[in-house]
Amino acid sequence: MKQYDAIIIGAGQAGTPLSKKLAKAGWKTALIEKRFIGGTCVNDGCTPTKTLIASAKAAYIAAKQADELGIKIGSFEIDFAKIMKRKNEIVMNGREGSEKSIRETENLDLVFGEAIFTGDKIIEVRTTSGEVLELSADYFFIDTGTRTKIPDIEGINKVPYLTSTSILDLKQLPDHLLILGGGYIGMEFGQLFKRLGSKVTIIDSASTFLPKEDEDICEEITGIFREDGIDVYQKSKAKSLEYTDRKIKITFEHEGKTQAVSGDQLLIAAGRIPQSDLLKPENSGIEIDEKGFIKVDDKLQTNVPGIYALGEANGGPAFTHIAFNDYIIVCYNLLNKENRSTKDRPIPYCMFTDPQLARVGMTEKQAIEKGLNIKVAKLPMSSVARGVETGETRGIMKAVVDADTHKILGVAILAVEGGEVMSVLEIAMRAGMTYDELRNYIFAHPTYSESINNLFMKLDE
Ligand SMILES: Cc1cc2nc3c(=O)[nH]c(=O)nc-3n(C[C@H](O)[C@H](O)[C@H](O)COP(=O)(O)OP(=O)(O)OC[C@H]3O[C@@H](n4cnc5c(N)ncnc54)[C@H](O)[C@@H]3O)c2cc1C
Ligand SMILES: NC(=O)c1ccc[n+]([C@@H]2O[C@H](COP(=O)([O-])OP(=O)(O)OC[C@H]3O[C@@H](n4cnc5c(N)ncnc54)[C@H](O)[C@@H]3O)[C@@H](O)[C@H]2O)c1
Repeated sequence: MKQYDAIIIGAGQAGTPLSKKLAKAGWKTALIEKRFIGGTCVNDGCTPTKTLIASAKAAYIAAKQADELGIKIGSFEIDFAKIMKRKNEIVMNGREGSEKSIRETENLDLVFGEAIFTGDKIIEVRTTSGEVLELSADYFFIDTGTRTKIPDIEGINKVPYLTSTSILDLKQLPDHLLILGGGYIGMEFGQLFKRLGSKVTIIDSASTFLPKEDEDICEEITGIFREDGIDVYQKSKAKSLEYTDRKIKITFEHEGKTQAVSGDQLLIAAGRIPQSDLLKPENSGIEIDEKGFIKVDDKLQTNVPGIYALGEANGGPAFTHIAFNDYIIVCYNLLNKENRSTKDRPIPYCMFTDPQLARVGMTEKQAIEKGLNIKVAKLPMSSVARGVETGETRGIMKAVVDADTHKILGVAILAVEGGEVMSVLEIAMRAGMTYDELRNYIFAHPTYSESINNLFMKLDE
């Protein structure tokens, strides 16, 4: 059995930087990865989807926006093979660059294979070259992420469905893409395939898209999807799936009636589940919760001293920047003896539809549930100078403020560069700025961020 100071399982957004930092600090470290360096974000998540979304935006400009701006584009073609090739090259650059820097790090062994806990702080790794290794370490860091949840629907095993991973390998555009699940994955893929020319139908069991968000924001974004010609069925429970003549038929209950819709491709986007069933952490005494996520404290340590779980494996918010922040917490606590924790950290996020939906802090409904004395500012994008000038008038900016302290409690920015505006407000919130200060703050004109002035002026009306 080979002994290490630290073993990291999963080369995702937390595991990769942590492995390099520990090794550089002199720890004898092993990084175990069963698939690709970079994990979901680089290979099957953020990088490929945001790359495809950029191509879809170019198609949207050619089909619609250019004309509105007085530019006639007679006809244009979607070169799907070229779009996918560009995406593949960007993914490969990210993956290979990361792998190169791991291989160049002293004290760091990279092992490609699947790790399974077999005893107390012991793993077995079945390597991709067919070896079986037994490894042990004083410290373990689990960064094994999640995979697509396949819902239990009659007939699901008889239809050739796609996941957010396999859809990235399509060779041709679907004629009609059915999407089961209208969360982040369903909405981002739905809009991008619609813009590239597919007919798109999204079926979701919840009463609205993104039910955790405020109702006005959900209504606004549902309206934008419908305006773009995407068929949206909410409150729709899928009952069965069938596959005949290369068509997938999904039968569902909608408003008390049984309905059916058929398409040539089906994307399952109904959430993600942890991988602990494969990792078997219980063999090392590590506790998991009822959904299979690894239980951790606010320093990300499991019930077993010296074993930590980072990123999506611990059931925290499923975002790359959170996995990366998990790495920062663990790394700085272990190497610099700091006292960082997950308590009170901001959880910003941005869904990359067009317009983007960017959020940080409390929603209006959360603030009301907490019994806070609040004021709400709303500014439609049609009143934002930059939006009007660029033709990007869809969406709304919204802020929830404390009526007593005037501090900002949360924001929802549904706007073309919503993520950037939200990040400005996130820093202002962290700095404890009041809305009065932001209403009168000097921003360059005419930027989207400048409209933060106008957003908070709404509270004076
Ligand atoms: C389609 C899609 C789009 C997304 N877009 C965004 C976005 O725009 N912004 C954002 O913030 N987030 C986005 N996310 C979420 C983001 O990708 C994840 O939150 C992030 O990658 C989680 O990182 P992680 O380190 O927890 O796990 P991962 O990145 O999933 O890494 C886990 C790694 O562990 C490996 N592994 C698992 N089990 C074992 C084992 N037993 N042995 C060895 N290796 C193992 C896996 O192969 C994988 O490489 C998206 C996700 C998807 C699916
Ligand atoms: N831009 C981003 O940051 C980004 C992008 C993509 C994914 N992600 C991350 O990945 C995670 C997973 O995304 P996701 O979209 O798979 O999950 P999700 O949990 O966000 O959405 C799943 C959706 O599927 C619906 N659903 C569940 N079961 C269903 C069923 N049987 N029939 C019909 N609808 C059903 C739910 O009501 C929900 O709306 C997200 O939580 C997010 O954190 C982030």
